[in-house]
Amino acid sequence: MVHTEKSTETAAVSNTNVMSSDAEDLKRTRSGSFSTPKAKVLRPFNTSEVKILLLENVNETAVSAFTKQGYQVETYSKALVGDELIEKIQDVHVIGIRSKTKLTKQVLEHAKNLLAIGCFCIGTNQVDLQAAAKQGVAVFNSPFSNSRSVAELVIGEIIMLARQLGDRNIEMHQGVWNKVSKACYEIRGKVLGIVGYGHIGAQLSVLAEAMGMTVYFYDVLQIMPLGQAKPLESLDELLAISDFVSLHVPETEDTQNMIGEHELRLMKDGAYLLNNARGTVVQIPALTKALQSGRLAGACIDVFPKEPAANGPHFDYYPELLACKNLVLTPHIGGSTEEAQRMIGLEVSQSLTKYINDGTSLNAVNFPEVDLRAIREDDKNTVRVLYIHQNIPGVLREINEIFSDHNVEKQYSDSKGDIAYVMADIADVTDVKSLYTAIVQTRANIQTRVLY
Ligand SMILES: O=C(O)C(=O)COP(=O)(O)O
Repeated sequence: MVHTEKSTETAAVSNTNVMSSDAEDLKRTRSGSFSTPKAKVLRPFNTSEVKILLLENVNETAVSAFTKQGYQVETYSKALVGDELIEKIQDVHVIGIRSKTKLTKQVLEHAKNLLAIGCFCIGTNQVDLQAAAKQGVAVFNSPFSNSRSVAELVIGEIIMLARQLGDRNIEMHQGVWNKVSKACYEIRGKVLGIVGYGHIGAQLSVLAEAMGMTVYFYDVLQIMPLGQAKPLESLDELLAISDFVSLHVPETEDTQNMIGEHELRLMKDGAYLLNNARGTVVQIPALTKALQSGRLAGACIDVFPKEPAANGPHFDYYPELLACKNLVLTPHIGGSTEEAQRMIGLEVSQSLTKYINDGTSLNAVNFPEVDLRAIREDDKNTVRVLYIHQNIPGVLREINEIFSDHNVEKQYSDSKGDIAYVMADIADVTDVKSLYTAIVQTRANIQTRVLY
């Protein structure tokens, strides 16, 4: 995608001067000028040509950030699947999703114009990250903006389980007064075992200690414990000593089916399990059995191996589980707060905008990470080449041969697996089209953009 006509847009980045007037005077006297050069706003295309498709109720903050850029934005409140998804993804430049929409290799093959994917959540398991990278599509997410919301929910759930609040609530709604204290406990002094000590696990650890719980955790990485939390060497050890086990791991090959019959048997009699991570981590039939037999005293489950794509009265996948006692079920709402969604909307829309407008891929999860300082507005004929290519020997020689008639102002190259990315600011380019054509003809080219 490249347009040869020059953009007539003026700089949107204002020359904000934060100096005090004394400092300004000083600078004026010394240099005879007090204006710093503006950053040039790069446009490979009319911004109104950029099509953004946002699914699953992505927050309004993202919609308005994109609209402010002048992009076309289309929104859906549900996840799209099958032919509908394929039809919609065909001509968009960016797709924004949350945890439900599955962007498989097959779906991505239809996305001929796609530059980037925004996961407006933490998890990126719903996207075939490698297939996206191979197509030159960068994937961004929000690594921690909803972690506090999830951690708070877990604290609430621990108390719900300890006091059987789910059951009492159902009974009251049915008109049943059932005042009992048997097998209802305080959480003070109880052991919380956290599986996965990332952003969420670590937040939870701090909150749980403030409630008087003793915290242990298990993680495959060596992570510094917060507060008094203690790391354990193995999952088995953690399961054996915890009154509450809370899962906070991503979905990977290693975590799929991680909690099954064997693991549940290792848990203490009367312990509780909480899963606010990914549905595939817990084997539902094994959990159902453990609850039915009374081995576990209760569970909170927010995520399921199979979840509906849209809201509505159709959650009927696990009838046996639904009949269990002291089982609190929620529809994947761990990160669903106004605060988290607002923050995620801002964060991911900003990453995507920087990638579209400047080529910056910092914090992409599947992609080489590159960035360069802005081109100055007065560097009139300087263009920015964004060259996503196969990571094979000899490519940099080839590309620099193409650049050799010009001055390369600055250049940054990075690779990740099979994919590499060159960002180069090239001076004195009067024929953008020829430069672009020469680059896309290189044998390693995956996707090239020239911004000017
Ligand atoms: O952040 C995540 O990965 C979550 O699981 C939250 O997903 P959601 O944005 O609510 O679909």
